[in-house]
Amino acid sequence: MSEDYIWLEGVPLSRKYLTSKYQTGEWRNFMFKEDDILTVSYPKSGTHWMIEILSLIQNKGDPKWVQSVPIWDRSPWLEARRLYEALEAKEGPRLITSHLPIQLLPKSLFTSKAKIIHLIRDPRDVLVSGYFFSKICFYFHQSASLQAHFECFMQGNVCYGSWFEHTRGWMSMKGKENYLLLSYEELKRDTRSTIEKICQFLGKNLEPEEINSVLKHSSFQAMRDNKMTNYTILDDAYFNLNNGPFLRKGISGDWRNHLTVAQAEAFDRAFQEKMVDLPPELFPWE
Ligand SMILES: Nc1ncnc2c1ncn2[C@@H]1O[C@H](COP(=O)(O)O)[C@@H](OP(=O)(O)O)[C@H]1O
Ligand SMILES: CCc1ccc(OS(=O)(=O)O)cc1
Repeated sequence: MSEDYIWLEGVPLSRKYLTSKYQTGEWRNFMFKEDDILTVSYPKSGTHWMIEILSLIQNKGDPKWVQSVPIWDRSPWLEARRLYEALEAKEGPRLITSHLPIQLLPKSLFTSKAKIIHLIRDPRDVLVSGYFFSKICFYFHQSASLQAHFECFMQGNVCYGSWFEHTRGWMSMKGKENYLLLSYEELKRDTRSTIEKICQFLGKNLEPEEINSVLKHSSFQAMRDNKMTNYTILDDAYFNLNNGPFLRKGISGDWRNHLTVAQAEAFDRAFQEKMVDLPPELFPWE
């Protein structure tokens, strides 16, 4: 695993994926602008779903943009090779994505009025989704078994580090008016209301039929079929899609099909211990 990652301030990041700006320290000078919309999430929390929704909201439900421009160019990852540079050159309003923990974000974010959407997901589903993702993505270390991945995840020895620390870190923004905390689970349960909540946060007024179109074009099936979103247009250097599709199942609670009783119990104990001081209503899963 060690050769796959660069450790930055104690956080393992993909050597192949990380822009050199994060090695030279230049990232500290990145300037956020007040009309930026930043999606922050731990990998496999539904990031691409959020980007698709934001891309559609920005275009009042018109699917032309999501059907013609790759997702990574619509909302580039701040920490990614080539995409960081593309972001610097981009005109506003910019959609920006990052899986980085809060301490690795440039200071300008915290003095700007950029809007931050923090998407969380049941970490047991994140863990399972990440295990299958590591089989298709060459940028993530592939564990030999789900048990091996489970152990790495619990110790934070996975790409982007500990879910617990990542989540706590970003949640420290709670209460700031430019920060919105959302969960994959609420998006799944009531997609329309959650999209309306996002529109309200962004100050976007969409007509009911425009919301219908956002819903239609950001559905799991529509995203799976959209070659600008499903990564089929990338060459084999990034993904081995013979091992599974980029958009895998798109459901809540799949961990129940994969984790053993012992793993689930160990997970519960760790969650209690590490997140005990945070209000349980922040985590809307059972
Ligand atoms: N429109 C959609 N509806 C529901 N789930 C979606 C979705 N688009 C992506 N996902 C799910 O979000 C997860 C990927 O997250 P990310 O974008 O952060 O990498 C995958 O979960 P699964 O592996 O559980 O299916 C993927 O299937
Ligand atoms: C461009 C290749 C790539 C690599 C890793 C990704 O991870 S994640 O899905 O955002 O977690 C995405 C794209």
